[in-house]
Amino acid sequence: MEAKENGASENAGRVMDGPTNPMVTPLLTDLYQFTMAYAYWKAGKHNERAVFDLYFRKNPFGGEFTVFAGLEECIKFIANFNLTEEEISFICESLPGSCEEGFFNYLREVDCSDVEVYAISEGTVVFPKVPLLRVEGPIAVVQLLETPLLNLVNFASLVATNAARHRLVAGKSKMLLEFGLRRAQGPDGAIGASKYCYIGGFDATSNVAAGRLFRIPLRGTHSHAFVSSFMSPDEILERSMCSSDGSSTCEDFVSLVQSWLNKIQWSKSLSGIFGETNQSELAAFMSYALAFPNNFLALVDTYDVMRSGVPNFCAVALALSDLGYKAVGIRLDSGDLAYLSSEARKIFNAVEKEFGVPGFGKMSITASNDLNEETLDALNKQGHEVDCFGIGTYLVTCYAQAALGCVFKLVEINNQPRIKLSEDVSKVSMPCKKRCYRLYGKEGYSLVDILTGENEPCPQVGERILCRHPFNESKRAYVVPKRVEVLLKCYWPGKSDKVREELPALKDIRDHCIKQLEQMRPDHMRRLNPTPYKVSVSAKLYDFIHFLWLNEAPVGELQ
Ligand SMILES: Nc1ncnc2c1ncn2[C@@H]1O[C@H](COP(=O)(O)OP(=O)(O)OP(=O)(O)O)[C@@H](O)[C@H]1O
Ligand SMILES: O=P(O)(O)OC[C@H]1O[C@H](OP(=O)(O)OP(=O)(O)O)[C@H](O)[C@@H]1O
Ligand SMILES: O=C(O)c1cccnc1
Ligand SMILES: [Mg+2]
Repeated sequence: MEAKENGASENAGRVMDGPTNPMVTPLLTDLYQFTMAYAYWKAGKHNERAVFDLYFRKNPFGGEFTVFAGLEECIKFIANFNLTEEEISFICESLPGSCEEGFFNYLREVDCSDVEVYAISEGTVVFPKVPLLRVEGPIAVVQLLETPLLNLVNFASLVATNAARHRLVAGKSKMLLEFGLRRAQGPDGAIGASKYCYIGGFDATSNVAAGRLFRIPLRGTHSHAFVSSFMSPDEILERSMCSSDGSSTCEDFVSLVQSWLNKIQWSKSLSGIFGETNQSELAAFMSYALAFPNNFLALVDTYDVMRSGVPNFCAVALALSDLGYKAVGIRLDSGDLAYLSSEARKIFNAVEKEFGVPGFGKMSITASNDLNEETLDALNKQGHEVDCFGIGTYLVTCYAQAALGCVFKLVEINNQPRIKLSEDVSKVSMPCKKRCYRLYGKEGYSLVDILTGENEPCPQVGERILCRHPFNESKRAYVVPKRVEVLLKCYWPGKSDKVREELPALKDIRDHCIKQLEQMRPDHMRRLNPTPYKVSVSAKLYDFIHFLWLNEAPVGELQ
């Protein structure tokens, strides 16, 4: 059944949902796309078949890899691309009065039924110059798609890469929570960040809307306001708590907690760590435990982590344990997170030993507070006992780099290759409709990406392939691949008879991304001076690029 649904004809009549954000419409583009569309139409060129590549030139965050994200939203946009009457009248108002009515009639008919989109799977690790999307179709239509496609890919890939980088530093075993909603660049920045941080390897988000939209797991603790809103345990009126198996009821949970606090205070192994703890904090913890006996997690840094927060937490957790519940743990949101997490762990271990509560030492410790790659790295170097990191501002705003800088360049029109020259060699575009492959070596790692002309044969396993640096004549290498992966797949077949790739579920994109990151050679992924990954062209494409370059570049005259 599923295989059948992959067929292009079966897909043809099916309606695909639109993009997540209803603001993503054909008008979410730059004015010049419409003025160019008009000029193409006026010149009778609008239906000429054009091929554009969407790619970036440099990996972000000083790294040597990028996670490609945003494809699902691009395809949903393309699938639903057409202009409403109201949108057409707005374009009419916005273009010069001299524009002919025929153009607006043309816009009424415009959709993406004759557009083909080839793309790398979402969540794949990608590199500069390799087309992430290749969009083919009538030039006027594809031109209108440029800005929205760039908009949908740029931030998505940037923030997914940022998340992946945080995951790499934190390590596989840590829980990573995205807490950025309040600090993100507006609602779309926040929703996008939640979606793409999940793809990049975060485990959950605090963003409830993203949880509903994408089924991302939701997690959360409580804030300082909750702790400081309580004045004293006397405020707690409803004090009874049923045991976890329902067999008995503790009529006064508050007294039970107080008695545990006394025991901790006078225990030999913990003696002297604290005197009087803050009673309003204790009241807050008890209230939270009464509300969520199975999910008790306390923010312990409102007053004093070691003299108040941690002992108060232990007293409540021990009382819960008496009733058969297992507390979750603590959150630290200020101070030296390496030191405080290690000290808290010592107390948990001491409590486990002293009171014979199995598992108490393994209580979860969450840390938050302006965390980023650097602070995670510093914590690792110092040694810490944090199990879970809650990360907001630096993650979702991509504080370390504001944009990825993807571009959309014309590479062919009417089967004629086009090139964009630049003084800066890294900005010269790669002409032609291309095919892209990833070649894997005997160790299982990917060695190189190679771009070939559309009509060249696919590289074969075991074949010796010359891979050339696109612009540096002396840089080349032979590769005998153990595995060859086709990178560009058909995600929107247009009028071709190609089979359309299904859009995978978000969880599958995330799994794909995590697997990709694990399979990369470690020296490409390290934080300090990572090795650049090689992106090459075939010998034929190399010769053709350089022929075209010489052909298009005027020869200077020296006076
Ligand atoms: N052991 C550590 N090594 C390196 N950086 C750390 C460590 N512990 C915490 N940090 C980081 O140091 C910064 C401390 O922030 P800041 O100076 O604002 O103090 P604070 O702990 O928030 O204090 P307060 O809440 O009392 O203002 C945060 O960015 C935090 O992530
Ligand atoms: O630090 P971030 O990585 O951005 O993560 C989110 C922050 O949001 C919350 O703080 P809140 O807004 O309550 O204010 P605060 O900065 O005073 O803790 C939380 O306690 C984190 O500190
Ligand atoms: O649940 C939390 O602890 C949380 C959520 C958002 C921001 N800061 C903390
Ligand atoms: Mg903070």
